[in-house]
Amino acid sequence: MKPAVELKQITHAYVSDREASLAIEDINLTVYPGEFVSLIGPSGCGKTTLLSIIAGLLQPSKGTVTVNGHAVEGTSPEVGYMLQQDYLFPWLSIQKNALLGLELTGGLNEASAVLIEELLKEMDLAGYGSFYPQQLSGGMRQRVALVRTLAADPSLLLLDEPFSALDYQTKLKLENLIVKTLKERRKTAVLVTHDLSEAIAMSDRVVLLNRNPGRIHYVFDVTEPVRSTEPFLARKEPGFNELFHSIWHEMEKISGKE
Ligand SMILES: Nc1ncnc2c1ncn2[C@@H]1O[C@H](COP(=O)(O)OP(=O)(O)OP(=O)(O)O)[C@@H](O)[C@H]1O
Repeated sequence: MKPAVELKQITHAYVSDREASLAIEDINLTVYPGEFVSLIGPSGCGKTTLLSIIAGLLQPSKGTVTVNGHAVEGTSPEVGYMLQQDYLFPWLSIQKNALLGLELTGGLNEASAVLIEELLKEMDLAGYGSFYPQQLSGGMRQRVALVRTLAADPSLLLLDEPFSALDYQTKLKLENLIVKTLKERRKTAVLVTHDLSEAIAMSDRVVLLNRNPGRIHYVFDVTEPVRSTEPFLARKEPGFNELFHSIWHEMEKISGKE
């Protein structure tokens, strides 16, 4: 199977006038089509740096990155990026905000309005197309951001802490909705999160990074039945707690080394 993402010996140093600081070093990771992989680790371990490299927003100092077998050379419509902030424009209606992704990737056509309507419905936002972002809650706005990302039909979604600005209940509901939607559409996803239970509940694999510089410490497989249970219910599985404690133990080791 052709990998959805392949990172080979990725090293990145941020260079300023005075110095170069090594953010990540020798990262090797393969993500397969349809997989959901989370990146976790202490602040500053390079999670966002890695995501920016996969997105083609940042060129690594060393190493190669491919998405669906093509070398990454800048941004591509194959890759969707969702962030903590929804970045909706307050002066545009929900429908126009949702169409923006298609407009920017040149995919706008006569079927686009219908597609947006369908996606809004799927995200429980039917009838909100003519509303404006300030009339919606944070969770609803984040769902609009997801509609905008999905409308361009990327095969890979990069999610950088997309739930961290939301209240706990909204976040749990959105986790379920995202996993269900991405599974149905057979999308591949890479999630950056600080929330270990979120990482386990949503993922097929959890990648723990250490820092100074960021390297892969360990890759944990999420085993059945946790893996195929919806995120909210997965937290009740005995295997969930076992994995939580194993990863927590490794996280303690990393912080003990600092
Ligand atoms: N534009 C930049 N210029 C210089 N250094 C940077 C830049 N962006 C990130 N860094 C440094 O690179 C390292 C990795 O940062 P990055 O933001 O990727 O980590 P992170 O794991 O996403 O952090 P957090 O969990 O706090 O969001 C950190 O030491 C950070 O200070």
